[in-house]
Amino acid sequence: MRLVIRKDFEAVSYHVAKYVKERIKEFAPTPAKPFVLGLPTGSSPVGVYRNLVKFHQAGELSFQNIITFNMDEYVGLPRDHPESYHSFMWSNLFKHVDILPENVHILDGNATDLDLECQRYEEKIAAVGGIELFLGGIGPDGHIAFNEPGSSLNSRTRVKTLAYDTIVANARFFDNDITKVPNLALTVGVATVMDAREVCIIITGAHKALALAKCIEEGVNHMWTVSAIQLHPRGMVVCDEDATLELHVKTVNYFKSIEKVHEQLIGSDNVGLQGGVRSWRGGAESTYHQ
Ligand SMILES: N[C@@H]1[C@@H](O)[C@H](O)[C@@H](COP(=O)(O)O)O[C@@H]1O
Repeated sequence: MRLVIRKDFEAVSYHVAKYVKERIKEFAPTPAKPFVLGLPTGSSPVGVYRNLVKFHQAGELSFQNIITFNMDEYVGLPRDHPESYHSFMWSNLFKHVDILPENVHILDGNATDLDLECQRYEEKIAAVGGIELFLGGIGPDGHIAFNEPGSSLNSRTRVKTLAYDTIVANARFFDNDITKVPNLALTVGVATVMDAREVCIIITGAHKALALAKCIEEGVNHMWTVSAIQLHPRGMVVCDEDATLELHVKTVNYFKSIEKVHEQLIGSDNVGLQGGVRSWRGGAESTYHQ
């Protein structure tokens, strides 16, 4: 697993967006060989999406041959509700880029048969050959997607009851009224995320510092579901300085030193991407601890 530390939210967002752009360019997607991208909602990816839109507007990135799968969706919230993840994705990313609507996949939290909807979602992911890169955020309790503490690390897409902490955390999007937050959601499972060929998790802010420490310094644990990334052959966490507050100094120094060696071997592009793509795909792979 790799830990990339950047100064703040802006720097993290730019780094991740640039990484996504480079991965897509390197993949060179075509209609016959589309790039399959897993996407999160929440405040963590907003800056990444803003940068991806800028890249698109500058003619540096096309979404024409990209297929997306979102992580989760509330149950029972109308699709056009401003806080549905459907609305979030269209207003923050999809409506600003050239993605084909039929290539966008978001779970339907209003499906008459929710279990069937989840099963079909897994089938759709499999039908396009799996997810190439899954981006994610985490909750302060270390949950990924809506895989709340205690979720099976082998879980697949399913209906999930939200933890009280998550309802409280998300109340900020619902007039700070917890009674307005849906208490059920559809979510990809931990295993659905970990099946992706690469996983990149955004963790920013001091309120996520404990989760980051649990995720990377302790064992794989279903109480901090994002810790499953430790078992992934191509897992990357991109965090800001604030999120490192609970890490051991030696952990921070270790990952920073790895990156420094890397820069010397490959060269820097001033955004910290410095061969991030090349390092995964070949070349100095051994300097990236997988
Ligand atoms: N289901 C979403 C998660 O996918 C997201 O990672 C988390 C953190 O949100 P934020 O990025 O706003 O902190 O919120 C929700 O629980």
